[in-house]
Amino acid sequence: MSLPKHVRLVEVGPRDGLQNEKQPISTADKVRLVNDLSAAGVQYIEVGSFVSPKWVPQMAGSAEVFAQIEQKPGVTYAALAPNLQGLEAAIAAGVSEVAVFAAASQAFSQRNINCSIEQSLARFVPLMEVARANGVQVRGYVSCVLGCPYEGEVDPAAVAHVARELFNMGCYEISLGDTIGTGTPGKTRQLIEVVSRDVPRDKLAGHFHDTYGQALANIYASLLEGLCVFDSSVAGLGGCPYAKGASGNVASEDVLYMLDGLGINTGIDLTALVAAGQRISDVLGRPNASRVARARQSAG
Ligand SMILES: CC(C)(COP(=O)([O-])OP(=O)([O-])OC[C@H]1O[C@@H](n2cnc3c(N)ncnc32)[C@H](O)[C@@H]1OP(=O)([O-])[O-])[C@@H](O)C(=O)NCCC(=O)NCCSC(=O)C[C@@](C)(O)CC(=O)[O-]
Repeated sequence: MSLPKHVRLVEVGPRDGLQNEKQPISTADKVRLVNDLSAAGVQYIEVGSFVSPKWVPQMAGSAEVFAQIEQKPGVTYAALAPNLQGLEAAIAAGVSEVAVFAAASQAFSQRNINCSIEQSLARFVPLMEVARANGVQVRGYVSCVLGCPYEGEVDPAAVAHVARELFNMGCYEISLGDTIGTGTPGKTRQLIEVVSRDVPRDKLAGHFHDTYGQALANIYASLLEGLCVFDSSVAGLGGCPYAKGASGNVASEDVLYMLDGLGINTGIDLTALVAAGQRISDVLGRPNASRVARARQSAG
């Protein structure tokens, strides 16, 4: 299969990247990050989550962040919503796109959202109805598609089942999450081959964490399988609060560098993206996890 000419990058840094941070991050710093990303040309930004503040305290101020960001035309500003309560809070905050999240492993589903896979899918049905009635688009995530921190190997057929259910209930796109980053390119291709029997490839996105250093290779494998939407996190921020040891998402700068090198257009400016990632890394007081950002900085 030939490579696409255009790829859409879904920037999850402000949500997936920051949700696990123990230190308080000010609303002003979160807002600045989102505005820096849109200024760099990012067209889709996951800004926050309307989840229980007891479960993920760092996302508690998401409504304030939405109220203060500069919303540029043509940019999608999205949030996670695990249930109807979350969707209603998102709508009240003026959010026009949300993402629901399920898992391909029962143990992860219980730890992450306190219910079984089937209960989570049933929970999304009324959410989808209210979203539709309010003109809110819904994206769907499936976690643990290439391994679970509690159950180990995950059957691609189990991933396909959850992806199909989410797609059939109205999610316009299904993001396949390698939550703990254990996937390898061969397994990634096999997974896409199986899942695409139920959900068209142009409705699938790849969401890779870089725990085992496989994320870019997995993205390239996914490109070869016809995917053209990828989630990534500026400065490689992140890690899931319910997946011990999971490192950050693949760094947006590293994905962009690879795509630029392949002649694939994203509309994002690498220099501005590197600056956005460095600023939030400075706020957090930790080294930038993007290798491209580090290489560019050491090259002066
Ligand atoms: C799903 C629940 C809420 C169930 O949590 P629960 O405790 O079973 O919920 P409940 O319905 O029994 O309600 C208990 C309390 O939570 C409140 N509550 C209930 N819902 C909400 C809401 N939406 N917003 C705010 N508050 C809420 C509710 O009001 C009540 O408050 P109380 O009466 O005790 O004061 C909880 O487990 C939760 O919030 N989990 C979120 C976990 C999370 O955000 N994980 C990270 C995101 S997923 C991820 O990172 C993976 C991904 C997407 O990136 C892809 C990948 O890499 O795999």
